[in-house]
Amino acid sequence: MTVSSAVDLFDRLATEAADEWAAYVDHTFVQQMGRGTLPVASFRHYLVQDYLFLIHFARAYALAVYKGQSLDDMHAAFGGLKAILDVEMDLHVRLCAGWGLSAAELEWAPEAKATLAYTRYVLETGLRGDLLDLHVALAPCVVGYAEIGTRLAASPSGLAAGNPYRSWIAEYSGDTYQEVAAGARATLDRLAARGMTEQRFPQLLTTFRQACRLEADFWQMGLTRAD
Ligand SMILES: Cc1ncc(CO)c(N)n1
Repeated sequence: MTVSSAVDLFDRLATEAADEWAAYVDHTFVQQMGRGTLPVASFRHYLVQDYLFLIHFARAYALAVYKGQSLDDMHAAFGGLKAILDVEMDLHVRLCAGWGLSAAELEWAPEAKATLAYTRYVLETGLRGDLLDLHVALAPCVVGYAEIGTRLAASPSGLAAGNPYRSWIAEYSGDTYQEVAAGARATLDRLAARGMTEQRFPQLLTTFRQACRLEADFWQMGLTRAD
């Protein structure tokens, strides 16, 4: 039996992993960014690690280009790769420049364990599995940040002039990033519609859950400035 496309795959995964999803998108770090109360040292620690994270996520999208089974697959993955290298990393460079950190210093910063764990988990899942396994591992990242951006932008202090994190919130709630997230959802549906069997769902759910847990750990690493 192949999976019905009536419910999109992302929604099905996020519904089944509701606890892990909530712990990720509603983490204390996120709440404090929305209120503007997050200590700057925590944000800065997070942002440097996120730069390293994005370097490895770019590699994971490159792996998705390589694993493409059609030009459509390759274009979709290439869009994700370009969004990271050309758009998202620019935000990090700009924000960090405000604290006197150069792009070269970011690139060579020591990698925290939470960064290692998450990025290598995604890469390993993609190397071991097929394109659907890889896109499921990647999905919480982009779709989650789009949801976080939207929520925080709608919150009372999210985009307020006095919130030090408003440019971060503006970036992830903005049209460009929202389109990348919509693309990630569409990619999952396209791959699932290609004949994904129901038997695969538990394994995909495990991957999705794991990625959500690693996202929550990533926020926690920023909050506690863990290395
Ligand atoms: C840890 C993490 N997850 C998701 C995103 C969104 O791209 C990001 N920049 N960093």
